Amino acid sequence: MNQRSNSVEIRDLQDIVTPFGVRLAGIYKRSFAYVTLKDRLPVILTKIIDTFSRDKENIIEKYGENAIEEVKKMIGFISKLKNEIATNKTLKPMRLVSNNSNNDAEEWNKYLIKRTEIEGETPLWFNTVWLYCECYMYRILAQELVLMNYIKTYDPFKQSKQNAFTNSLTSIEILCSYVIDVIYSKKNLSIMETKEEFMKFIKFDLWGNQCDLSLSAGADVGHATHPIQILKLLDEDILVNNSEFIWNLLRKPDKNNINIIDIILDNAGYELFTDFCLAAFFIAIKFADKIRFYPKLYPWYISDATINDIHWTIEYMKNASNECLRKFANLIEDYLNNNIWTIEIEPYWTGPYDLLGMKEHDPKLHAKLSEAKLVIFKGDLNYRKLVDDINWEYTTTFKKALRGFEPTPILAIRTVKSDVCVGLLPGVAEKIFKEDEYWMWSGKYGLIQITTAGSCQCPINETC
Ligand SMILES: O=P(O)(O)OC[C@@]1(O)O[C@H](CO)[C@@H](O)[C@@H]1O
Ligand SMILES: [Mn+2]
Repeated sequence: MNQRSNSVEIRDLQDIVTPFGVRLAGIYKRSFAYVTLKDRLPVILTKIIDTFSRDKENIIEKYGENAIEEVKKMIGFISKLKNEIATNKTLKPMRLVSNNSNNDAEEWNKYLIKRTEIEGETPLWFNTVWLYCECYMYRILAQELVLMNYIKTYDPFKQSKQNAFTNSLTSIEILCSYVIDVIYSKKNLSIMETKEEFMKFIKFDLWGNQCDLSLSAGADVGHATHPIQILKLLDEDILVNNSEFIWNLLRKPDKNNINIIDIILDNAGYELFTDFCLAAFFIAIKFADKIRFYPKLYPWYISDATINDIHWTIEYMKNASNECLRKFANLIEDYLNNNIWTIEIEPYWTGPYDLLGMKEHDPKLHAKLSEAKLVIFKGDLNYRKLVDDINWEYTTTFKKALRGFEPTPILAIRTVKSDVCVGLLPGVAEKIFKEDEYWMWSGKYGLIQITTAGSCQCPINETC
């Protein structure tokens, strides 16, 4: 039964209301989902149109004269998409590549049919699950590009991601010099000193996640504070810190002695650099013999790192004027050349399913993650996929919110940028809401949350 109210149809809340809680959707006017669909995605789409228009000459230079027609087609497509969101139209099937080479787009069309069955009608932007339609927007944009003849490899977010790195260069150089010193430190760190450094590297990685172009709706971002000095000040903004559990887990050699740590990446730019720092530290203190990095297959949420972004970052560091950056780049290249670090291309992260669906929809990837001693999921979008965008009770344990997805211990390193958060001590969320009604949308607060911590809910400022 549909009731019309303020142009957003309230329909049967199939699959929005779950036994565990309500999934985020644009029908909730006080939610970040509503703000995102109503205001933020239109701004992001407008910025992509502006990028295509501004980049026209470079595109013609790189892809040839014929590319201009395809730029016009993309601008037309994006304008239409913007209007469909604004007027709460239905989501459409994606056009497929004729030789059907990219069958992951077909997965999205199958999923649209499944959602239509669940919801009783074709999903509407504001009525369907926010996680689904927001990912759908980035995937159908990628699909339209893939279907072009000339500009199929164009990344409309490339310049923003590169700016996110160069805008953070001062912080990156400070952090790099610190990392090089620790990794090559002449002093042999005692076990306690190593543990102290470990806690710091996890926090560097956490706060790297605040640099996020999706959150800024495409406005340039950069890390402007002193990454080491700022650390202590930020401790009070860490709502869950299971670093002690992570330390105890990683200190033990893996059951099968494979010693792999998987990092499911989030943003390029400063965040990717902090991922490199954490991964290099894990190798230096022998917490892992191998680190597998999982970037996105397509340009995603503006900031999210693709393999091209990884290579660009390393290349930039190799040619930097700063000696530390060059030294670190050589170390990274050495890791990659010796397969100590690998870059894993998996379509799952740009597919339609949340993480619980992996065992069914990509059993090979699930088995691969099971090999690792730890899988680290970076950022807010990955967190939303871990907990299925359900606004659980804030005191729900992280393990319960994963509903059985745990191929191996799972660690979320995430700053809070959407209306889902679990594993908090009673009263913590309510206390912060009193200070800042929109605290869940800002990225100000962070979580270092591991499934092996079980129901441990350490108070702010302490690790448990
Ligand atoms: O995954 P990330 O980069 O930490 O954050 C992604 C994000 O900026 O995009 C979505 C809102 O558009 C939210 O999940 C979050 O605010
Ligand atoms: Mn991101």
